[in-house]
Amino acid sequence: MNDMTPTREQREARLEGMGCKRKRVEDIRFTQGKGQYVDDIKLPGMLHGDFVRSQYAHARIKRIDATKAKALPGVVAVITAEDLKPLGLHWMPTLAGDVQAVLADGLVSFQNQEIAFVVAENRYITDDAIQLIEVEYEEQPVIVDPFRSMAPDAPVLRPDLAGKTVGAHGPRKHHNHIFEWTIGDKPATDEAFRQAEVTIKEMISYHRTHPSPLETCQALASFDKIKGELTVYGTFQAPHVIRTVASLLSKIPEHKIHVIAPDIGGGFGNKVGAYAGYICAIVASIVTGLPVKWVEDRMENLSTTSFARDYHMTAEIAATKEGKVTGLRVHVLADHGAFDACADPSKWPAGFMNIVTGSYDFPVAHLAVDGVYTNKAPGGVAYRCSFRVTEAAYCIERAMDILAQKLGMDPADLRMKNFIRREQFPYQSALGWEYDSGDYHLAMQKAMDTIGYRELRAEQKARQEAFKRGETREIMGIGVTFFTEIVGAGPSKNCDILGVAMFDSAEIRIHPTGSIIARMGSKSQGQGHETTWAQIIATELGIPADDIMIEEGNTDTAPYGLGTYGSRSTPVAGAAIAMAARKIKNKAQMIAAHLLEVSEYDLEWDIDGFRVKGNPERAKTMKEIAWAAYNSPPPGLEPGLEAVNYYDPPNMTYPFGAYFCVMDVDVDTGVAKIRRFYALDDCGTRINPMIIEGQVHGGLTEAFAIAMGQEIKYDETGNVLGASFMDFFLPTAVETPRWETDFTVTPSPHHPIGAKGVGESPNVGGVPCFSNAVNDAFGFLGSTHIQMPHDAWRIWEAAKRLGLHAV
Ligand code: PCD
Ligand SMILES: [Cu+]
Repeated sequence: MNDMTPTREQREARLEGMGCKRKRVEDIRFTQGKGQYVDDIKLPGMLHGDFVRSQYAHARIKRIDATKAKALPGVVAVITAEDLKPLGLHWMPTLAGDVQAVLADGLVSFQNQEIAFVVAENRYITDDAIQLIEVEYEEQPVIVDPFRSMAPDAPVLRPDLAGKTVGAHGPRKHHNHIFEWTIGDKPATDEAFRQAEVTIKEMISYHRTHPSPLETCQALASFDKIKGELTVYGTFQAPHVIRTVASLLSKIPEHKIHVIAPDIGGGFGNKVGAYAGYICAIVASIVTGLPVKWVEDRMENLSTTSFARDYHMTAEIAATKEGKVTGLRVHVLADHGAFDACADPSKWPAGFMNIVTGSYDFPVAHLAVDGVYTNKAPGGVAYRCSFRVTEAAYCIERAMDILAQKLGMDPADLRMKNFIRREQFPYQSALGWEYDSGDYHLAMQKAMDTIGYRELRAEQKARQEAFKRGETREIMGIGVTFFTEIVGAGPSKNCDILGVAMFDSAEIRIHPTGSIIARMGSKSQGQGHETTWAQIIATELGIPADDIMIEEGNTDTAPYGLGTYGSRSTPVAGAAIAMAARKIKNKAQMIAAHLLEVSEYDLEWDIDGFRVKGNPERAKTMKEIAWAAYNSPPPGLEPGLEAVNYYDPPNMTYPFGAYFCVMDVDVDTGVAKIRRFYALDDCGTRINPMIIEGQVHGGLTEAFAIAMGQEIKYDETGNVLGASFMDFFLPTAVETPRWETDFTVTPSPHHPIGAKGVGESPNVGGVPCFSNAVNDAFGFLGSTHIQMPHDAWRIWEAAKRLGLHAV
């Protein structure tokens, strides 16, 4: 070896593979304003479409008069439900097995519902035309409170379903009832409660909120009459699913539809569903023969395209005096708004809410969920939690704190006492999941030691005494949370969307010079897949990440995949990438054996190529092998070096984490100051620690927003009150606390590289942690549960209720 030969460490570092804090390659274009988003795409002759929307939350439409609008120069078309009827497109199926009006069909059921689609030469004319359309309404009684929805005398919210006693998920109990979903052993759980020494019961509400990505939902449809082909650019988290849905609805053959999701300015679950705007843009392009663009504004986004949460959970825990949990009973009242347009795998009407047993070893449990209609926007998307997992985590983490309070036990100690132990994995939960792996005690202990938990409790005690003596008006809260996430939907045995199993895919092609293009069925919305997917391939194939181009989002070139949400990309597409790479590696080994004139079995892998066992001087790098694959393939072997993998995961992955929040609450102003926030995450094998840290920062910021003020509120008559950033809390750098991050590593035993998802975890664990901190602050004053969101006004009101304000 001469001095120029790189060391093994140098060869390894050059790859920038898994575990490397590789800089995000996509940021080169994003930070220079060079990303290409839907609204950047301009096609010749392009028209603009936008909606006439309902001012009422519930009303019959007696008349729509578009005469004046149509007469306005520049207006090309006005489309109403009547125009969609002959095409059979005035209603569309939802992902949850319900139907949803694309344009109001004689009735509006939530404020800002789409009534007519106006198409004009530009946005300004579209807007003017919208003002000229006259709609005559007849107001109907409104229901916004899910607890009143199933009253015997409640108005019928969905006349189109009149007489339907069975819905997509079984029998309906009432005209505003959607489904009841139950799971678990009810008799055994009831028995546990009869035997229990201690029980708690609390109604824990997780309010309605919205993912509100920076870029709103948008689509640009272009129908080519000559070829009979449709091209749709759009903000799609799942482009292939959109293509399949578009084909089924429009009857255009799937191969003649090209769906392209270009750069996306944040998705957070908002861009999973199919919206009226997509369909209307497509129909308008077919009708006019010109490209039609639809771009939502902020108010439309917040008030119509989806919402998240709105789960009202009554939780009960049974336990022994010593604090061992013996049973869990949860009933959820789920407010779905006007249509059930939840984005969950088909068989899961309440998502994975049955992860509600959390990180604890509950011998028995029972969960029942009732979905109801109200006069609010439809949706029910994830918003950074895979399918109702934040709701479940919030429910159990709040309930465990309430139990600790009742028992007079420390909430961290209560958790430690009930954790699933390391040796119990794979662990079968009482509500049907098989948790793949975990070491909860280790993570919790590390977190407690790092934050100095006991000292903080001692400080809190002293501060409480000082408060009681009247020396301070500030109270201190310590939020403790230990969450278990469930991500990687999912195994074909229990996960599908519209009948398509939730596998994912990767296609890797090595070029003769040893550089690579790889395409996946996933679609980044900012997560950094172009960076991290290349890192997986770099480690697997020994080609530097910089020589690998990742492409996603074009249904013509990418293999079929179910898209990116529910932190499924790493568990599913990430596995497909490793498996495709391994197929290539097998072939590469045969080529290397041929080149080195030895048997395949005499070769071993070494960082960036194969070497002869016991004779490491004789070796071929992957680059040399790539050239040989095209130049001199072994006789009988196909030339070329590429592979495709479709990965059907055997199980979900179960990331987890221990979060702690320290806050000081001023009881006179209701202002809560976050002193510290510490987040320990375990997502198994870490692909890019810097991206993980960024994901955790982003997720915690969203959790902070949700817990501390973000809300889509309605007044009694169904006016949406949170439809602009004046009212909807979106934290900036000013409000956002400083985040401390940490980790442990428990690889997933069934994933080819042992990785679990991480993008959603900080939201799943963050929301309960903030809320537990607020509740913990007030606990010593006799309060058990204060509902979210914890904005200053509500905290002030809570203090007032507790008699802390002088009258
Ligand atoms: N172990 C590990 C894991 C992970 N990772 C990384 O991290 C990330 C993430 O991942 P995940 O977890 O797998 O996930 P995804 O699938 O990819 O994604 C999704 C998510 O993601 C998150 N994040 C984010 N970011 C951004 N920037 N943007 C956005 O939008 C967003 N969104 C959000 C959400 S909401 Mo849903 O939809 O609600 O369901 S779901 C979600 C990527 O890059 C990866 O690669 C690493 O590195 N490692
Ligand atoms: Cu989610």
